[in-house]
Amino acid sequence: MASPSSSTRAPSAASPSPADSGRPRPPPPRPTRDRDTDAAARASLGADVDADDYVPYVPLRQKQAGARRFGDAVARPRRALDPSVDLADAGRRGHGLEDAGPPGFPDPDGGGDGAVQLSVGPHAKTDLEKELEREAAILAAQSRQKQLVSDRELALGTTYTEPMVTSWRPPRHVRERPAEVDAQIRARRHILVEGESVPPPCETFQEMRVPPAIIRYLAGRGIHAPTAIQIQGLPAAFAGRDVIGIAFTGSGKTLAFTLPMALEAECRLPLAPGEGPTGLVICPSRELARQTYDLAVALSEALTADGHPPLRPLLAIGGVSMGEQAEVLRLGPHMVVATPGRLQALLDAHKFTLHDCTYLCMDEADRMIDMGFEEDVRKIMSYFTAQRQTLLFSATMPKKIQAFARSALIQPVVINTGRAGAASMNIVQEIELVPDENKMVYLLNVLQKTSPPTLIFAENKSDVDAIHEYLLIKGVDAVAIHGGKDQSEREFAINQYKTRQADVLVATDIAGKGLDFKEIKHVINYDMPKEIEDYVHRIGRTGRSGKTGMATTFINRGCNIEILLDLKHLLREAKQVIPPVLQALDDPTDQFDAAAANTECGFCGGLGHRITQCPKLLAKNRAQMASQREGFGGSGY
Ligand SMILES: Nc1ncnc2c1ncn2[C@@H]1O[C@H](COP(=O)(O)OP(=O)(O)OP(=O)(O)O)[C@@H](O)[C@H]1O
Repeated sequence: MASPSSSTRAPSAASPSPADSGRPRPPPPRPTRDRDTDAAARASLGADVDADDYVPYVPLRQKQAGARRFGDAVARPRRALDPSVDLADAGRRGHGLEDAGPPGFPDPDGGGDGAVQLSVGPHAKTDLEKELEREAAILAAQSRQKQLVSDRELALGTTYTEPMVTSWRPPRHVRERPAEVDAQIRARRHILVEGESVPPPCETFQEMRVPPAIIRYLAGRGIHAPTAIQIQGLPAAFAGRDVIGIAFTGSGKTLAFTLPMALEAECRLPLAPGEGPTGLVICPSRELARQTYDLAVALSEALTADGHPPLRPLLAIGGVSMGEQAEVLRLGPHMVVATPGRLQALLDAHKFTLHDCTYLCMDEADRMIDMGFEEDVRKIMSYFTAQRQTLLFSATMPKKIQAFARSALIQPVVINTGRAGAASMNIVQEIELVPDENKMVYLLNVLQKTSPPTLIFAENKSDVDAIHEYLLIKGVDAVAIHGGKDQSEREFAINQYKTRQADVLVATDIAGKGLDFKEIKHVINYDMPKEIEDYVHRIGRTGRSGKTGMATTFINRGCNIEILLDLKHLLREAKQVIPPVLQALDDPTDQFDAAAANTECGFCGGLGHRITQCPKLLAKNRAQMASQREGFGGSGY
């Protein structure tokens, strides 16, 4: 959630003239194709292929090793789309994967040569049940590998069987109403729940017994009624239940996990020096942590203004001197909001302990695991010495992550208020086929689609810098953030953008993840991210809190085919126009019935491929095999 930010100002690196400020200048004449030509090109995939119809020979071994690219896919015959092809025959032969070569996966039964071949027999791939069974086995094998339990608890054999107990109860009229009424509320608000004895949904903050000071603070921010994830997530959290919360970007998840932490801390006042925190939120990026911290501070201040003793939140992120928060550390923080690396460093240095911590939330838990923080998180778990309530929130939550996390959860309530992995329906998503060399200039055109603020994402820091520089030259008020900039530069840029002194923010994924900027009208993906979850999180910066937004994404022949298939399925699910260039893609899931084809990949959550074609799983297995080989080599045998 956004909150008042600091008023730090610094001179702009390259200030355009005041007359220019605010809006992009009219673009120069488009150097490439006009819109009609573009549309025609997109409509005719062949045209794109004809432009470069030399298809180099790729040995099968190499095909197996490499992820498929968009260019490869369109160059391959599309049997499933070709009416002249006998589909039954195509089905008997498999679903077209022979061309790309079967990816190898570890044999879930542990037998064979360590690889499952997709082309295993004349009937194997036309049998959906067998396919699903095999997928389940692969998923189970992956989920078994490591779990989210601390080594300490594993060593001691500590297991918890009952959820935490709290004194929170909903009002009598909510407690005593028939279960069908709860079911009706959930159905009306599109809330899906799984779990035992799920606490009832509460449609008002009053029903949740939120203190009046907080209700007044929220009203002052235009928040009068809870969103769907809050309707079910807050009662579950107040009741002490472990939660997996999956909800669209911009749907109010931050409040759903920060408010229970603040109220828990408020209940457990006062702390003696050396005690605390009672609550901990771990976030995958500094910016996300700062936003959650800002909300924790605001909620604490709202309580203090109403006569409650002050709460002490602590922000533990890299790039911020802990000296500033020495007083909070000395007195003992009630709540800590942290990124994994800094948190572990502080715990290792005994700056505080987690002995009193009974509330743990991981924001964007799946992304955190994906970004390689898995080991950090596991180590952090070992600092807990007693049972805690664990909550995992994200807009995307692949089943593999859920399986990994469930070991740390006790009778969790799974709340899903929007299909996992799907993008917000409030965003108009447009896909543009733009060759790399034209992207920069075309960007100026696309900027005109909406009024600012606009957010541009690029995968690489160097692209972020190049786009930033180009926009400044063209007179656009732009700022940029990426991991290579120091903390004060990042904070300055964000502040300029938040206070509308800059119209455009250019960012890499990590820097831009989870940012809650009010009123972003347009997100432009200068490149298609490597993972569909990143696409969901990126475009989710717009269309927030019920507002509508626009997202434009540049794709071209360099894109990975699986990500484009995921994108196609995601667009279909969000009821968006699917451009011809994506329509024409050869889709291995076409052979399954629609319901099965829409099942997300159990490993990564992608919607356009199944686990047997998952590029991430393939890459992971490849890396594992490589490290095993290295291990053999290193041992001297
Ligand atoms: N009940 C509510 N009613 C109206 N606005 C709300 C409500 N709860 C939160 N908001 C506002 O909605 C915006 C988005 O909230 P938030 O950042 O928590 O979303 P999110 O689900 O965490 O998104 P992301 O997945 O992108 O991190 C914030 O500006 C917040 O103030």
